[in-house]
Amino acid sequence: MEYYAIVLAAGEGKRMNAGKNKQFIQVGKKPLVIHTLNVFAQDDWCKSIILVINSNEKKRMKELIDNHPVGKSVILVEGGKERQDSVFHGLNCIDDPEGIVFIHDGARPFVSRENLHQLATITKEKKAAILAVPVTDTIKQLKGENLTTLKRETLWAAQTPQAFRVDAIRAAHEKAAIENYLGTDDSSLVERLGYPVEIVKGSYDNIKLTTPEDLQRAQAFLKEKSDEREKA
Ligand SMILES: Nc1ccn([C@@H]2O[C@H](COP(=O)(O)OP(=O)(O)OP(=O)(O)O)[C@@H](O)[C@H]2O)c(=O)n1
Ligand SMILES: C[C@](O)(CO)[C@H](O)COP(=O)(O)O
Repeated sequence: MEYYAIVLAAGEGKRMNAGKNKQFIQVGKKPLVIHTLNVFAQDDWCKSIILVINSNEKKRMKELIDNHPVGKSVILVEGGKERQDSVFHGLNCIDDPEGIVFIHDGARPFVSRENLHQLATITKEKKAAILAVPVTDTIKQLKGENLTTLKRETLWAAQTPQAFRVDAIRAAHEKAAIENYLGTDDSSLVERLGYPVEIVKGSYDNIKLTTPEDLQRAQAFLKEKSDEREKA
């Protein structure tokens, strides 16, 4: 089974507060984005990696990849103002309507190969699938002054990758653009088209490095893995 991977790295990392795009932050021994690229570079099912980057970081990103070769060629594409725009720019590089594309946050370096293969297999059959985990907190909804509690059994926290047939996700993005809909993930765009989206249960380790606390967690996670390897 084969898929294209769009890896998004064209954000600013404002919530990380590092004074630079968080993709360049060192996590363990490598910059964040290199960890994420390695996941796809080391998966035989991934036939092409498209990395969406900031226009003013082209040179820096090229140098970074030259200094940390991932073993697969990486196509660099300029991103847009919003995450959704960056995804659309990435999709424009794929001329294979019946192919499968994975859309993934560069800020999620710990996705497992097992989950990637589960996603690809389901998407081949069903057109759209995402990784998600059951919500463990109780979620409150505040509308005006009215606080209510949502039914936790029905709630899932969406992750990436999110996988789609190329023609389906392209149609979803085109409709969203016409209707000025801005979603926080790609699945929401496909849901609006009326296509069913399957959930593949992911892992709580597949965190998105958003805040400095997430970075500390990621450093600890890598250290734990490296200690385990040393013991084995
Ligand atoms: N215009 C944008 C905005 C975000 N992203 C990417 O989408 C992923 C998820 O977004 P987020 O975690 O919000 O990253 P940032 O936008 O960089 O963070 P912040 O919102 O704190 O600035 C990141 O890998 C980010 O680089 C992107 O490619 N293009
Ligand atoms: C796509 C996503 O990672 C799913 O959880 C999330 O919605 C991205 O949100 P962000 O605000 O762009 O980090």
